[in-house]
Formats: sequence, structure tokens, C-alpha cells
Amino acid sequence: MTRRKLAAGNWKMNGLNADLTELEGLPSVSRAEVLICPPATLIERMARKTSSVSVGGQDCHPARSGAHTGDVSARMLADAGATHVILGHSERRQDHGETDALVRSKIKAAWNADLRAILCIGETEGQYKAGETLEVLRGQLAGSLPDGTSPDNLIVAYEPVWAIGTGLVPTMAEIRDVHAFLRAELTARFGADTGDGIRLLYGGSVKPGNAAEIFAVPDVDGALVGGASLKADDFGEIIKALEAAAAA
Ligand SMILES: O=C[C@H](O)COP(=O)(O)O
Repeated sequence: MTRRKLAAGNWKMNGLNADLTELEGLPSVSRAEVLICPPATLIERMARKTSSVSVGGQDCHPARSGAHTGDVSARMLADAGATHVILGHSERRQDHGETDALVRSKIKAAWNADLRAILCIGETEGQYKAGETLEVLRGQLAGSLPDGTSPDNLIVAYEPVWAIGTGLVPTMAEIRDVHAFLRAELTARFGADTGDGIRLLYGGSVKPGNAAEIFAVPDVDGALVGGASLKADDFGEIIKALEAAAAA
């Protein structure tokens, strides 16, 4: 099973109109796929500005429309030009109390709008230190993933919460073991073809200096990059490392 490598940038609550110039500094690649998820305010302008980079949202409401002040529906994201949406990011879980059940309903809403969902899962520092990582991930996968999951509609991003924005990264052996575990869990629930086809991203302090090493880990199909995706120089280096891994 060939899984196309994916370099996904999550701009989080960063980015103004002027920052769209960063797109111009990104390398063009042929093997790897590049996605940027800017704030919702920039999705339409970013999508109009580029055809080589896919554009995604960072969250959506589970409902199709309605009285939900301040929220954005999956259909609105698609209407603005998004093809993907990040769901269940740990910052949403922490800042907004999002549960696995809510994330599951958001994934279904994304699919109904023909968006590909990027499900984020990951253990906290306390859970990591207590040796609970795999148990936590198993629960998040089971609780968040609807039936009907397929390689066409889902990408899973493993993001240890303690590695996000901290400069800390698990050992390559830890990343390998977690990704192998996730692959096995997906295969056990959805069957070999589906489980083997779903792309797994690593996220958490991915930088130009560690990208190649991370991309060499089996079952790592790319990265979900936060801080280093904001500047074309850094994200460009990560994209090039992924392109090289795809060619290897
Ligand atoms: O969605 C991206 C992750 O939260 C990683 O963020 P980071 O690369 O700034 O650590």
C-alpha cells in the first residue's frame, strides 16, 4: 500500500492577510502533498492564491448550520475552498473541553461536507510519565472514529501534548512504537486494507533539524507542523525533507 506523504501546517491563531506571501517561498514538490490550515479568516484567500498547496480548516461545528454564534460549519469551510479539517486538536480539547464523542460528531460533519478529517490524538505529560500512552491513544481512537472511516476521508495525527510547542520530541523508538500501535489498532477495527491505507502523521516540535530523522521512522507518513509552518524557510525545509523521504 502506497501512502502519499503529507506535510501539513497548522497556523493555529496566527496569520494575517500579509502573511499569505509566505506561500510564495515554499518549494514545489511532486511526490509529497502539502497542506496548510490557516485561521478560518484566511481560508478563502489562501485557496484562491495557490493551487499547489491544499487548504484546510482547524475545527468545525458538528451541525450543518444554525444558531451557533461564532462557530463555523464544515460546509462553510468547504465553500471557502478547504479540502481538509483538523479535528480534536489537543488545544481544542484543552481550551474548549472537547470530548471524543464531540470530535466523532465533528468528523461525521466533515465527511458530510466532503472534507477529509485530520484526527489529532495524543497523551499528556502526566499520562506519558505514567506509561499510559498506548491506553490513552486506544481510547481516543475508539471514541473519536466513526464507522465508515477510510483512507480517503481520514488522516490520524499523533501529537504528544507535552511535545507541542515545547521543543521536546519523543525518541525515534517511541515514535516508531506508537505509529506501529496506531496502525495495528486501525487494522484491527477497519480491516487490513483500510488500516494500511490511512496516513499517520507525527506532530509536536517538528523542525527543519529533526524532520528527516522523524520521516525515516516506519509508519510515519508525514507531519502536522505548528510553529515551523508559519515561515516559508522552515516549512520549506520540512517539505523538502519529506519529499526526499518519499523518493527514498
Ligand atoms: O498542530 C500542530 C501541533 O500542535 C504541533 O505544534 P508545534 O509544531 O508548534 O509543536
